[in-house]
Amino acid sequence: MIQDKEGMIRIEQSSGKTPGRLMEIAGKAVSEALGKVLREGSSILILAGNGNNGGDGAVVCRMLAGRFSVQIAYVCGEPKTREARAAYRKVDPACIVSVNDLSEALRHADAIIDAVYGFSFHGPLDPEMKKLFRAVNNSGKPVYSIDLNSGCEADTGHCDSDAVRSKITYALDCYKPFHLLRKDHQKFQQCELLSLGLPHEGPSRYREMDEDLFFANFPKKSETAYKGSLGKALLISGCYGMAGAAGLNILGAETVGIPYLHAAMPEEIYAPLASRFLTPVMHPFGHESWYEVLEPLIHQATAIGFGSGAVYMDHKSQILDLILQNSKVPVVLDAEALRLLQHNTYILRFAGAPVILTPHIGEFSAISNLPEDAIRDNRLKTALDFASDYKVIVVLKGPNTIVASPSGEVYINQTGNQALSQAGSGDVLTGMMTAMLAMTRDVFTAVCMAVWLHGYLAELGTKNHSMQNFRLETYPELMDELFRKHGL
Ligand SMILES: NC(=O)C1=CN([C@@H]2O[C@H](COP(=O)(O)OP(=O)(O)OC[C@H]3O[C@@H](n4cnc5c(N)ncnc54)[C@H](O)[C@@H]3O)[C@@H](O)[C@H]2O)[C@@H](O)CC1
Repeated sequence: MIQDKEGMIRIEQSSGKTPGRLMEIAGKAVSEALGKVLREGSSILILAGNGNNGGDGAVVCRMLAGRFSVQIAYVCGEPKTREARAAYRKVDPACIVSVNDLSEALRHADAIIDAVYGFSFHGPLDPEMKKLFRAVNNSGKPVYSIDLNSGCEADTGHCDSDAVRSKITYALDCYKPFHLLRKDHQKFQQCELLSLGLPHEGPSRYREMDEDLFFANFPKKSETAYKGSLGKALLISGCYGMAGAAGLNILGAETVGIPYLHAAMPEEIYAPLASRFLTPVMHPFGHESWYEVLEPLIHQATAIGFGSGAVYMDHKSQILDLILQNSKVPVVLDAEALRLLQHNTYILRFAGAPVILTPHIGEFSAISNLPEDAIRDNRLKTALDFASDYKVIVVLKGPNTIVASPSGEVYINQTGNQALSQAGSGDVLTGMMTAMLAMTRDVFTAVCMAVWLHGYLAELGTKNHSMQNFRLETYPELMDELFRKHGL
């Protein structure tokens, strides 16, 4: 389960266990995990803060003493919470090292345990702490962080530039958003979830997706199925010079096995697409005919994707208006459609159907009017704010793609690799997403499924193909293997 600070406090309160008891459970779980990775008899320095994360550190100190040579330094002064004070009182005074002797202790230690800040940390680090964490990061010693790397925020994933870097971070009971944004901040090499055995019945606004969940939600064809029974996806994309984008849209939709696909494109790229793809119904449109061709299609589709490779598409602005003002079904806006939204985001307010935007960070900067650095520092919050302001689903693409809904639901994707950082990979995603939306009732679920699958197939593909030269054209055959594995 994924929870933020508020959710963790709710779980803690409904567990029926006192905070002191929970601290004992957490300290024991961390001690057992550390016992498996630390060399017997080695020197360990625990850096403890003045909150409950420091309290966990004190419990670990007590439990590891005897097997290891353990020292603990209270780097933020006396413990402040009742439980942390109680844990402190049980520490052998001989283990406590004064902050004046910290440099020496750091030099002498074989390993460092980071228990300075946990999920309550927010905002910037003060200069003293920055200096200490820089020394820790430059020490070359293995660092093990309890719950979170100190200097990083649990809920936003924002990390101070000097936040502690660890070899292993032990997430307590639940992953926090910070742990899932690992590719963004790269603060830990490895993250291990330690169960504290707490009840997880309550709600979480953080969605999860894996192979089992994907197939549990994937719509199956019944014996009485006909071509339109799983919906009808409509892709409007491409232009002269960018026929490939429309082709990759189609490839993405075909990957998930959409039984009824309609593809509309400028007539000058119709011939190459029609000779490459046999199953979609093609709707070429020209300078004069665009409205007559597209208007009825928009009313017949169960999901629409627009914008991939549409740079030189005639009437692209009018087409965007036509879709937003007429569609009653989910609309995915990609690439050129996002560019059309620059300084024009108000048109999103006219949409009468769910709208999904799929920007990468540059596109998101352009439509949100925020500098790229500000977005990079706080991807989760900026995506959520935009989603809530404009009542759209934001798919902020990146190493850990974020899906944010207007009501505050979040999915942080874990699949994918650098094989996907190539032109055309977003076009495939748009095709997949439009098809998933056409076939699946729940809009947010369909979007998360497409994002997950897009990355997962790249992971499967790069087991047998190179990372450098991974071909998007292999997607349908990779998916075919997955379908067969799940009996579809
Ligand atoms: N709720 C739970 O389920 C459990 C929580 N436990 C531990 O408790 C931790 C949370 O403890 P706390 O809420 O006491 O707080 P923390 O230990 O996360 O933080 C310590 C103190 O630092 C302060 N602080 C925040 N930002 C700061 C900044 N920029 N500069 C300086 N100080 C700052 C906080 O206000 C807090 O008083 C968890 O991460 C976990 O390690 C465990 O003991 C047991 C189970």
